[in-house]
Amino acid sequence: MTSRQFRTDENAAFERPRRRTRPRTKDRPSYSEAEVGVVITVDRGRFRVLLGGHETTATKARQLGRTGVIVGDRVRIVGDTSGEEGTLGRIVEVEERTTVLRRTADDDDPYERPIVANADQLVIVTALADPPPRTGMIDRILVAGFDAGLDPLLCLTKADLAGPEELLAQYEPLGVLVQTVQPGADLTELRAALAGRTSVFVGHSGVGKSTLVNALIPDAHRGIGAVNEVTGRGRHTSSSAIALRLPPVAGSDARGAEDGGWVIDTPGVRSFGLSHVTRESIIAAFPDLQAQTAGCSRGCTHETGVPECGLDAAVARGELSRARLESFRRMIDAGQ
Ligand SMILES: Nc1nc2c(ncn2[C@@H]2O[C@H](COP(=O)(O)OP(=O)(O)OP(=O)(O)O)[C@@H](O)[C@H]2O)c(=O)[nH]1
Ligand SMILES: [Zn+2]
Repeated sequence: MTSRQFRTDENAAFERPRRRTRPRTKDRPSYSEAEVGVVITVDRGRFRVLLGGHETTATKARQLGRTGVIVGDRVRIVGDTSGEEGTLGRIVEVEERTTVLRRTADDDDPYERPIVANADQLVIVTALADPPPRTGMIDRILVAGFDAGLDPLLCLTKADLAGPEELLAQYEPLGVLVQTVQPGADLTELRAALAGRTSVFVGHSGVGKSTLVNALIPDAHRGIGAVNEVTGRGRHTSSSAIALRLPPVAGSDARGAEDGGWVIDTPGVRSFGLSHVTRESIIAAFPDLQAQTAGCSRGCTHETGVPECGLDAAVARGELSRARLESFRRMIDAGQ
């Protein structure tokens, strides 16, 4: 571990025009030479990183300072990346994130916590009974997902205990894809919705999220308290998310198989704070509704009962469905 490996990007750029007299890897051990991996879990300052076909453990290099490294991050890693027991690589760079899902512990908490990077779909796991569905919580998670630019998918579990009709009526008008599962359910459709994507699974504890993840990924062993292979220190911390690869699904490519995608499982939550989300960012997630706000009075909050809201006018003209407006207003309320 020489300081050569800690050169800044500026140094690397400065050296770029130099004629190479030695093999590139020896000549420039800069970050662009470092291997790129994906952070699959975080445990007490140790990062488990998937590099090509193998996993390795790494710490954050000192020069990253307070830069956060979270599950889903694509990172450049130097040092011993063999993944062999007792080895430790160093994360020297975090690539720019395409998306960040954030959450605050509650609405008064000023500290927003980025929880997952680079996902493209948010799967809200909700039980139809036991525990009963809480639409307030679904709305809040939807708001966070729209704010982060993730496509929502509402996954209703325990369909053996209650029917999904009421929730379907509330969420389909928002354009939210809904999947229903129960023990022994055929997961083909859900697998197709997950294929080729990185999906964050979020839900209240007890909804059956671990059961679902285990059904999708038979070797995931979620909730069994697997011993951490790296530290040997007992079970994975339940405060961190973990990225798990889905098995390939039948597809139409030459090999007849398609990337099954990734599940990023997050610990069960009791609440979903939104202090970081503004009303504007909720509205921005619904371009068709936003277009109808042209006739609103200045500073209109679009809430139920406010005078001269263009959204009410759009419903009156038949240009917007009442169900969709009501669903949208619940989200606006949830975001406040
Ligand atoms: N009837 C019924 N029970 C289910 C179903 N899915 C899960 N359960 C049960 O619900 C309970 C909670 O399931 P888990 O998978 O541990 O729930 P979880 O969402 O992972 O909960 P946390 O670990 O607290 O986050 C268990 O007793 C499961 O057996 C289902 O589809 N139908
Ligand atoms: Zn309005």
